[in-house]
Amino acid sequence: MSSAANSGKFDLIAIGRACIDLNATEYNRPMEETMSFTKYVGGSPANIAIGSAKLGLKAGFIGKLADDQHGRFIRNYMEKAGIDVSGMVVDTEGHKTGLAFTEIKSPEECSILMYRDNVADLYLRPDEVHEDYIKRAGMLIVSGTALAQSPSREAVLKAVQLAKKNAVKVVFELDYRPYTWKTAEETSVYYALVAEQSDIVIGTRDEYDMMENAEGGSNDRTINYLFSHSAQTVVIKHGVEGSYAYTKDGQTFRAHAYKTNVLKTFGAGDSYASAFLYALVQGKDLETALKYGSASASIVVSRHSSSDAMPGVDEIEDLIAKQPVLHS
Ligand SMILES: Nc1ncnc2c1ncn2[C@@H]1O[C@H](COP(=O)(O)OP(=O)(O)O)[C@@H](O)[C@H]1O
Ligand SMILES: O=C(O)C[C@@H](O)[C@H](O)C(=O)COP(=O)(O)O
Repeated sequence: MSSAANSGKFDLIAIGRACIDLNATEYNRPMEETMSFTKYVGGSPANIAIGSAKLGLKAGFIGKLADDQHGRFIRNYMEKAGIDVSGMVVDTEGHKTGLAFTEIKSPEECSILMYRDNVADLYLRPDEVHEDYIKRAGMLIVSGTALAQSPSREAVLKAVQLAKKNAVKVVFELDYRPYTWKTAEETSVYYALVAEQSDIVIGTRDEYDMMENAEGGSNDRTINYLFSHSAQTVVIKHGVEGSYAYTKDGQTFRAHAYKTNVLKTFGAGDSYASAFLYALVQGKDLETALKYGSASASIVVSRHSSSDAMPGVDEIEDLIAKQPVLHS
């Protein structure tokens, strides 16, 4: 149990989309031939909140839900997962829940088909983000996708301002998804704006390239840039090659991915973030936190969903103790 439990405080509050994943129940088949899907709560920040709640953190969420059966399904699921949903507002303008259909062509070849026109989450307004709520958090987890459109963009920027005013750590999960962004320049402007104000930045090498609006960027260049602003810790993920954490005082840590029976590749990033942040809240060192993230990701890629599949602490610790790593 975390120290925030029962204190009216949150270890973390995530802001952004809470949506629906429809994951193909027929494996190794193209979407054109797939007839059945299982419904789960999805959306990167919702998945991170669910993963961290499952590990025992006290999590809150700020977002906007459609006023329909899907919106109510998401709210009920998140509430049952132990997440405080009082910061989730209901859309009154007929906007819909974002849907992500997943295709599992093979364990290596997965794709996501997004239905995100006029989605409720991107209509979160700044006046729906409240200082009293944010100041109860140890950290605010910002999802990059929530910056893609107004008014969600301004709502997130307000949340970041309030977090900084109240000494709440800002964690930026780059979570770049090509849909909804119009141009690479626009993406880069808003990613840089939030990354420069964040205490912890987490992303894949490709996502940092989007932030820098450059191809084939280097980790050194990324950390030099971010450490000249607010960042204290920068995590750069390289898929099955593992991940690195860099600190402002010059330390570098590396974690390898764990061998696992991969069912699908999505869900890795969200499970990684939730377990990494859990470990930091528990006061574990960065090297251990990277292992928690990698272990959690290797469990989730072996399972069907990205939210319901999130592991408990024992499963993660067992895996770290027993499972061999890849590419050591
Ligand atoms: N096939 C895999 N097998 C085991 N672990 C994996 C696999 N793919 C990713 N991971 C773990 O998940 C982490 C995040 O994956 P990555 O693909 O870099 O992020 P994202 O899912 O955000 O694109 C990696 O650092 C690694 O530890
Ligand atoms: O983030 C979404 O909108 C879709 C997710 O719910 C989906 O499960 C997914 O893509 C997770 O992948 P990850 O970001 O690599 O963890």
